[in-house]
Amino acid sequence: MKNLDLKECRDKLDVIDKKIVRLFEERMSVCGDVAEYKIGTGKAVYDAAREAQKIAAVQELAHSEFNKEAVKEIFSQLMSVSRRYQYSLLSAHGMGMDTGFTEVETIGKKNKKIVFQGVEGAYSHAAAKLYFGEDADLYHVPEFEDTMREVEEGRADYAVLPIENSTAGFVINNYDLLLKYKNYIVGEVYVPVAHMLLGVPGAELSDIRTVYSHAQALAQSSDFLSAHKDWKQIAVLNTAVAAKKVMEEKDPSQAAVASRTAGELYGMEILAKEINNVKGNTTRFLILGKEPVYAKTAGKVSVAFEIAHKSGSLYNILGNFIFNNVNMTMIESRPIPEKSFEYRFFVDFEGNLSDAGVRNALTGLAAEASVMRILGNY
Ligand SMILES: O=C(O)C(=O)C[C@]1(C(=O)O)C=C[C@@H](O)C=C1
Repeated sequence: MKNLDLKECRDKLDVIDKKIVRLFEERMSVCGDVAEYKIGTGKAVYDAAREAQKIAAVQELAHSEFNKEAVKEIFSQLMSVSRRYQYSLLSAHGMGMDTGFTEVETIGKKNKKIVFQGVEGAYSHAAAKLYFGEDADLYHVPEFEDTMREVEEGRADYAVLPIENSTAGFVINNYDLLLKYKNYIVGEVYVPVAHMLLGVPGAELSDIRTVYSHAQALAQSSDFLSAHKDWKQIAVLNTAVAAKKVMEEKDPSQAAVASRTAGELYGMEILAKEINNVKGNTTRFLILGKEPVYAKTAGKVSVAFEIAHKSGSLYNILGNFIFNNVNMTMIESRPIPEKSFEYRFFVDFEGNLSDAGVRNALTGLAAEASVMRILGNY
């Protein structure tokens, strides 16, 4: 065994690393010249063919299989950093990405027509009142998808759509609606969800045989409901639809899991209070409008993108957030229906569309993803 001295090795590494940094800076300076050329000619920063060629060439220079793989990783990252730098120079020349969004002072809430899914007494109804005020001009439609259509076709100014619950997770199908319709997220509102077991007047807990509710509300009350194994659970469109159905059918063996508001609205008996598993259960609702606008004070951006189905592509695309110091707060994947076992991603991050870092990150995302859409800034 060679008599190795750690300090000697570290001294050697220090010398090598110094050279690497010097070479890195030299490389970045040339990338600055490339950016200048691209600013002059309008050529795109991202050149996938050139990057593939570069990776192959540097791999040829490495000697072991291990080093060939390592060199590939390092140069992918180097070029990613190079792109980020070039995007920042483009932005400084006013050539950053056009987000298609317009900044406004505030999102107007007065004299607007608002649509929600379900019937009066639904949690969406509570969300709409919480966001737009008690005297807002509200109407309801049967399906979540109808709310998006009402806005897209101009019959409503805004739709209120549940997107995430603190216990049951994402309202997955509504994510797909965000892409299917050309509406934009302009706000969000958090509504505390406390489920009651509601029966017809005079009914008692021991009468109950069937429970109706939205599938998520049943899931959120699973501890309470599993103590009554003989009860049949039936999922319907909405918690308030369940309450209305039970009242209309006047059957004391039926109950609904719904809000206190729904119980009061339909004159029902509360058979059990706050039966949700987790107290403090909350649902997040999105407010969607037709215009791509964002308020000066908006602090969250939502995007959706699709990327190549290959190793490292998510890692690389997320580099756009890291290198622009953008804090990602949520990521969710959804299958792409036309492409079996391929996925699109929904990401939320902190920031405003007028922030330089956010614009850079979006420029990179748009260039590197096969599809990218800004869903809103709110
Ligand atoms: O050669 C270019 O066009 C560059 O912009 C340089 C570079 C690199 O860093 O090597 C960076 C981005 C491109 O995607 C390809 C290569």
